[in-house]
Amino acid sequence: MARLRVLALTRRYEGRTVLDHVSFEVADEEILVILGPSGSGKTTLLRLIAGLEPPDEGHVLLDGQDITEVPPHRRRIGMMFQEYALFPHLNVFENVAFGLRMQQLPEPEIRARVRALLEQVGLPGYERRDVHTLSGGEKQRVALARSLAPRPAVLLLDEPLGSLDRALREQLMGEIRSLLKAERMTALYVTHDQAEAMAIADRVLILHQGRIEQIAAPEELYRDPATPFVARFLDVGTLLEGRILSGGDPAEVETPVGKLWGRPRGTIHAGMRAWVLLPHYEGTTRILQGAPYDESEKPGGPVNVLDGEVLERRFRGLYVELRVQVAGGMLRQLLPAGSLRIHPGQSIRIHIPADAVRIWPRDAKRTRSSG
Ligand SMILES: Nc1ncnc2c1ncn2[C@@H]1O[C@H](COP(=O)(O)OP(=O)(O)OP(=O)(O)O)[C@@H](O)[C@H]1O
Repeated sequence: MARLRVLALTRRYEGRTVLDHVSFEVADEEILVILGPSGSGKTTLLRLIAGLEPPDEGHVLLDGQDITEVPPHRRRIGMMFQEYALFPHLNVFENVAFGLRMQQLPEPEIRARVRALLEQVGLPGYERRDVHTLSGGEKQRVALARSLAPRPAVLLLDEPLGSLDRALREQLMGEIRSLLKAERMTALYVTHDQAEAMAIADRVLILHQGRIEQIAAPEELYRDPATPFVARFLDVGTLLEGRILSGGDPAEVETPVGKLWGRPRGTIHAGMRAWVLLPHYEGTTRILQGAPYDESEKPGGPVNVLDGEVLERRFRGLYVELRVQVAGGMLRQLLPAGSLRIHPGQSIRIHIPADAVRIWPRDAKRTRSSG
């Protein structure tokens, strides 16, 4: 059952629409990550759901009940916002206990809950510490314990790791997900960091200019990006401009690197201008060094074959990035590090099954919402 439903939520500032009829649902115990570039409306969306500001249009429903007009403190929605710092004059115990005292729980219950939470966030025995003696990572752990303590129906987290360094963020990403799952929390988590989104989410909502581009599980976003924006934002492959030659499925499209076969997304017909996505991950694509193509491995549908020369090879840690000159353009290809010995100057052949190539009409209208 949907715990939280957002219906056509719209917000305008000075005549400018920053959230445009956004609709989606969050299932009970689901972690939905809202991912988007700076200014896409992520924080505004959370503020409307929290009730910190009213929408111009639309509704927020919690467990089927319309809470659009309910004041923030009566919404059963918890918040962990970057700017909501800990209370500096209270120690760790009192910070975590704050929401529990507001609920007027009996003292022994408060103590037990605070102790259990501090253990869960890896800070057992920190009760008496002053918050100004804590490191950045410890502060965020206390803030997380504090927001979970009153057991809100939904927890909203806005860039909770934004102020931490890379290594600490990596570590806390995994911990936050485990903790939210252990607490069986329904959560909305805002970030502009893709790695963080993928590590934490059950599903990811991609927001762009106040509209939903796609909502899907992390792997699905990479396997089947819904729009050219998603493909570009997640860096799924090379986007080319093209013109449709034949509009079936697979469709054929003329591009600067030659005629390509791909799967159309949206209605297309011959003569239309198009965006074409060539994925650049080995596994989806195949790079051959002179070896003949084994017909028995051919996947369903036609395969695009591109011959090129490796111009550049960059080691990126877990993978190697190649820049490949093909007739009419440049492609990027990513390979697992150590899988192939490829060096600049070498000729290679790239196989990309039509099944993995996406074609969008250039003038595609984005849908206003999806579930
Ligand atoms: N109170 C306000 N008055 C006018 N414009 C606002 C106000 N709050 C937000 N905006 C504008 O609305 C747009 C969306 O802002 P929002 O903070 O929701 O984006 P965001 O995706 O959270 O960005 P970031 O990742 O940079 O925090 C921005 O263009 C911002 O300038």
